[in-house]
Amino acid sequence: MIYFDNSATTKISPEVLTTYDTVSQKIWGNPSSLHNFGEEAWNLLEQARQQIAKLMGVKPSEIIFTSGGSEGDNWVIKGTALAKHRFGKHIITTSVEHAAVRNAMAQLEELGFEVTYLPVDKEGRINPADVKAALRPDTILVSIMAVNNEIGTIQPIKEVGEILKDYPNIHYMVDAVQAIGKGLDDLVFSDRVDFATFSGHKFHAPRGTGFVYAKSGRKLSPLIDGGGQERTMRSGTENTPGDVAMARAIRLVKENEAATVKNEQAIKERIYDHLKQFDHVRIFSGRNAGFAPHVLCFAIVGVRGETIVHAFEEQGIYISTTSACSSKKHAEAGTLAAMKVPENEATSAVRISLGDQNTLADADEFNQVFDQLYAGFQKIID
Ligand SMILES: Cc1ncc(COP(=O)(O)O)c(C=O)c1O
Repeated sequence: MIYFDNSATTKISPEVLTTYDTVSQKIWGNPSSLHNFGEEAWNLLEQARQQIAKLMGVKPSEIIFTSGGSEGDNWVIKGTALAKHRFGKHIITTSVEHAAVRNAMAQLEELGFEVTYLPVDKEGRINPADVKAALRPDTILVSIMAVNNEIGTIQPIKEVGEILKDYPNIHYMVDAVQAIGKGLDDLVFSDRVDFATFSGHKFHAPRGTGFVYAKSGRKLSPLIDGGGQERTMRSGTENTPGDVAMARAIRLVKENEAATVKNEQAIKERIYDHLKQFDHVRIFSGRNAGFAPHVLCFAIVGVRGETIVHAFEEQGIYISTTSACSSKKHAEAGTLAAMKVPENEATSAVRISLGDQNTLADADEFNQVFDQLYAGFQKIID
């Protein structure tokens, strides 16, 4: 089996599972309880927070644990709206965000907020000048993803940050869910970024874990009120085993980051160079440094994306249509539509997303299977 769907989710790593298991069995007290058993859990949770903060180069108090990327995105967007609506109701985002951002914005629009959706170019990238042009006295938030989950485009996070330095009151959020472990921390934690969102299951941590980087001094309203956990920012009994296991997963990711990026880039290039030889193939991801190393989106024009996914599945290779979230709903590919890719190409699009367990041998096997399938598809296309 070759698993090329790592942007959808990753397998929990054995070491991380051991940590989860050990903490669940041995240190299962409630971190808020006053007794020793609770204190032990509290200390472990704070140690996990410190480890993550150290690896990310930020302060422990700036790490807030959540249940994943969707929660983080919703919290920062709606938490900003709640905290700052008296100052303005205008938000700027891109036309290629994940549904967690897109749908949170849509909800705010129903409540009277105005959202500017920035256009993208042929590579799915916004122009920072468009951010500047869209800024208004009532703008409270600019939200831009670091790495696009459908085609892997890296957005100009730093350039937008430079523009926002002249607008210190505006919150700047980066959805960094697809950026972790891809050599992009310099971008995600560049100095003007106020908030960044992360999801544990994208980097071999347990499902239902994640965190938000929230810069000191920036105000967000909580969305989940209750017992005041996470310094009142996110109530609910803490997921101690999950969060401690996630800290371990980040340590592992960081230890191997440079090698992983190199390996994923090499696999991507091997497949890219193979695919580009075929007449009916259209590749949407770039091979250059403007794209993350792990995502490769392409179409066999004339064959539906679902058909391609199932044909590879029959050969033991797992890929996806452009995003796991939209694939079941048959939604048209948001990013490709924003790039003005013709509909017949967009409906043929599929995504390969690599992880640290993939090898060049996987790429060779994929290319071989591709040749067989393409020969079969040619009958449908011609
Ligand atoms: C860019 C991006 N943001 C947010 C999410 C949502 O993350 P989660 O699955 O942890 O809710 C995803 C998931 O694919 C994503 O790719």
